[in-house]
Amino acid sequence: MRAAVAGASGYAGGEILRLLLGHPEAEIGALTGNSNAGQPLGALQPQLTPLAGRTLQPTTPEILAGHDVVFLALPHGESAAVAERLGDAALIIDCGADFRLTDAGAWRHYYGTPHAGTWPYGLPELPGARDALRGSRRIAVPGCYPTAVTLALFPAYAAGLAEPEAVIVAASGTSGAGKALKPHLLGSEVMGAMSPYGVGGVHRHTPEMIQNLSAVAGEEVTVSFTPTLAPMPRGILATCTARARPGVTAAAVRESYAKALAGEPFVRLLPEGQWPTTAAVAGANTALIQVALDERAGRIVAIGAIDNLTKGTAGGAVQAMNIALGLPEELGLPLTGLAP
Ligand SMILES: NC(=O)C1=CN([C@@H]2O[C@H](COP(=O)(O)OP(=O)(O)OC[C@H]3O[C@@H](n4cnc5c(N)ncnc54)[C@H](OP(=O)(O)O)[C@@H]3O)[C@@H](O)[C@H]2O)C=CC1
Ligand SMILES: CC(=O)N[C@@H](CCC(=O)OP(=O)(O)O)C(=O)O
Repeated sequence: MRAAVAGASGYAGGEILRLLLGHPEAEIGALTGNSNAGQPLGALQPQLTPLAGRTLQPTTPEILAGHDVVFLALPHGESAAVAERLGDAALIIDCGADFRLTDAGAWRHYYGTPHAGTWPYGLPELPGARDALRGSRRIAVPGCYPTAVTLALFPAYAAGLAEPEAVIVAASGTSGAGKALKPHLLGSEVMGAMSPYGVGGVHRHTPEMIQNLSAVAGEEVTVSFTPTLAPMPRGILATCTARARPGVTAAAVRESYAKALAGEPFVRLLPEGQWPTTAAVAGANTALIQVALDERAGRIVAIGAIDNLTKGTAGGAVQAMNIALGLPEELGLPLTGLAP
């Protein structure tokens, strides 16, 4: 399986390559970028030592042609134009947002451009998702926050335990914002500080969470989402709450989570009393989940931890690729985190 990676100089592209280097069926083909085209990969992604001698090429359909799989790890709005010119021969896996949303109006509202379309959604743990991914030639990889939030909350909605309103506060490491230089990501701004951003329902991952949770609930779920930036390079910790339906017990909550997540290779419901941490999932394609019922407040509290670059992007992409190609779903994907 020969794979090309567009956006190989970026954070998501680098993580895809780290995982492909450990994937027994993968051969790494073209590596492309934009402003860094012509540079040696060793200068841009020094952690990828086996690829240090490779040169980054420009992102053109000609250079990306002739591969079995093409990963697009490009800024929003760039992948649709590239995908259009690649034809149907390759499996195209888009790590950007272009093909995630089904609602064209929601896309226009949050992204401000015409909607490019909708591809099968690469979150295999969602009910029905594996069937849609099997044999597919196109995959839309979920956003990092929606991955953490959906995995933490969907069992409550699948079991009909929660009212259709969710309140989420999530912390992300800075690599979630990409590698391009931005003043608010300078070390002196980030170190020693936690900061909220995208407050008040304006973050573009809100409609994606609504789409996922509403599909599972069978009714429209409203989402109040507040992201925060944490002084760490990787990781997302999502704290999600939803009002419990009348009569819901702690035992029923626990039982429904255990049932929904049973047999999932990458999602683990922790034993009672143990809470997810970002360190435990760093570099792993895993999500750690814990849930509790706050009986006085009448709310289900679910917490999910993922590595935004692994399960939240590149690992999720490779997991979905494995399913699409008929390979074992777990092939080449790390289950162990890098802690401490
Ligand atoms: N970072 C994360 O945690 C997650 C990222 N994603 C998605 O993955 C995609 C990549 O994100 P990330 O790696 O963080 O971003 P980066 O900014 O780190 O990397 C962007 C990459 O795209 C290339 N690029 C920039 N502009 C263009 C262009 N006009 N045409 C072709 N290539 C271009 C850059 O090349 P060069 O450096 O040569 O200019 C670079 O390789 C985004 O869509 C993002 O939303 C999804 C989930 C999580
Ligand atoms: C910390 C940080 O800035 N995170 C990014 C997460 C976006 C991401 O990576 O997901 P997409 O694929 O949808 O872009 C943000 O909030 O915009």
